Amino acid sequence: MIRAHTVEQVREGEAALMATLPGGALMQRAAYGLAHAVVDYLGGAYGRRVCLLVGSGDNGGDALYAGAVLARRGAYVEAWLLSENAHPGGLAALRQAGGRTRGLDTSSPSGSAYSTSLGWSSRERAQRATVSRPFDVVLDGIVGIGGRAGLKPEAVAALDALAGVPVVAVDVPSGVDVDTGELGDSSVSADVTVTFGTHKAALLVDPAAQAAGAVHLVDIGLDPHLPAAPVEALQADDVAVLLPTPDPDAHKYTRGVVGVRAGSATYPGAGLLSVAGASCGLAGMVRYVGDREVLDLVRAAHPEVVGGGRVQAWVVGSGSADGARGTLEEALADDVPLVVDADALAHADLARGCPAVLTPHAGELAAMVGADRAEVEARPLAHARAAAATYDAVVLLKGRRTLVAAPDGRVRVTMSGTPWLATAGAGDVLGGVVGALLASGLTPYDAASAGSWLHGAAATLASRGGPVVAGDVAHALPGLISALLHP
Ligand SMILES: NC(=O)C1=CN([C@@H]2O[C@H](COP(=O)(O)OP(=O)(O)OC[C@H]3O[C@@H](n4cnc5c(N)ncnc54)[C@H](O)[C@@H]3O)[C@@H](O)[C@H]2O)[C@@H](O)CC1
Ligand SMILES: Nc1ncnc2c1ncn2[C@@H]1O[C@H](COP(=O)(O)OP(=O)(O)O)[C@@H](O)[C@H]1O
Ligand SMILES: [K+]
Repeated sequence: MIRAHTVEQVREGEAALMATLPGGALMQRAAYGLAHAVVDYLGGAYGRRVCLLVGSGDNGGDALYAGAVLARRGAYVEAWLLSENAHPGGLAALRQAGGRTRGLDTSSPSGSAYSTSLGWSSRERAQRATVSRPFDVVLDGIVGIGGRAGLKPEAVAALDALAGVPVVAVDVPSGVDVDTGELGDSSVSADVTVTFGTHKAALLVDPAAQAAGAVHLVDIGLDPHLPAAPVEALQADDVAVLLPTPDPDAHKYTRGVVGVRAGSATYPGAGLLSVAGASCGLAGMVRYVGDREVLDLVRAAHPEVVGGGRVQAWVVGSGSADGARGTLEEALADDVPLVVDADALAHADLARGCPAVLTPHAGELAAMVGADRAEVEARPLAHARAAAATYDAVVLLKGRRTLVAAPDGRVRVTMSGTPWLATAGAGDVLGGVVGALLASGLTPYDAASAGSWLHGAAATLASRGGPVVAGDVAHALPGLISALLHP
């Protein structure tokens, strides 16, 4: 499991840990971990050119101490000080190791200091212009968990001057909102983020997660001092533990029956693909209830599927068109857990408080809560949590990093998947998989998060780096599931 703690939780954990250690020990652990990650990234230290962007806090301190380690190993290290209050110990360590520092030109009027090229003095600008080789990497030590969203103009100017140089962010990419994963007006876009002690929401949740690049966690001994994490991401071994497997004396009804009420004469494919997802093999039987012409197609494609009867979970709404409300009402009458998707989401208030998983994409969630799609995409974590509380149901907000939010505020992020999964009908398959897991007895929160992980991993398996259609994703599920059960 990957766990993401809040800034407040990290601060409390760090305070408890620091009380057991000599002063500065934690920053040294962070800095050595950072330096090693940078050496790994560059394939060595000797002869490499490293630029440190250093803000006023401990995040800049980490960058400076790591810079000292790199300088001792033969790198050319230059620190650009974005504040007059850079970490004194870190500055001394860097200078002692032979690193260089450059600061803001404090003699210039404040306006011009913010305007271009960091407000360097003309001598410094001339020196910089004569730098024959660009840097191999920039370490973003502008702000860490103490930062507000957005960057100050001098940081923006520094990043502009370094455009094209790979960026390793220290702890978090500066400029993002650490606990919400939202972006400020400007923020760092990193190739790698080296984070300390635990993940933070911004490293898992979009849009900030996209700005973090590949995330590398450095163990600084924080784990025993951290409480339960409000945001987490299932990994393959967590999903394997959640997977329902048949008892030796199982029969199809003990494994659970999933029913699909999806598709219509207008959209028969949605019914077929929902059934394909539900037919992943995790439930004992699949029933289909819907228009005659869709039923005929379903039976032709999936001869094992039967008609109406008792089910342990319903999947409702994909391609249901005008019939969505009636279909949802019929499913609700059975008083079993259900997946509410697509056209049925417009009537999701009928399912309030039921054991349900609502599966909107950003556009559908926007319509449900009366917001713009762009607003949902800019603040997906806040919107998923708010909708889960409003509907008193699990909300699975689909996207690159799908979020599964529970009414109590817990969130799981799906880190499996591929952009090739952004293909028509993929959501119908997902609804079917989640329905099968609900029917097998998983809670809505586990069914939604495990189902979403399986869906993404099946897409990656089917894609092998190339295009997929929704049916390919469904077909990859049984093979994926057996690989998970027999690693
Ligand atoms: N607390 C600890 O024990 C440890 C902290 N570590 C590092 O310390 C960092 C946190 O350090 P701090 O608490 O000093 O905070 P930061 O270094 O994140 O930044 C705080 C400073 O930045 C200023 N600031 C806030 N938002 C800004 C913005 N948008 N633009 C420019 N300046 C801004 C604040 O006024 C404050 O002076 C962590 O992210 C991590 O890198 C690590 O060394 C591990 C140990
Ligand atoms: N950029 C992306 N990267 C990875 N997965 C994505 C991306 N965009 C969308 N997805 C996934 O693709 C699926 C699309 O589902 P959905 O939007 O419901 O499409 P449809 O309605 O056509 O079935 C979802 O599971 C979503 O999480
Ligand atoms: K940073």
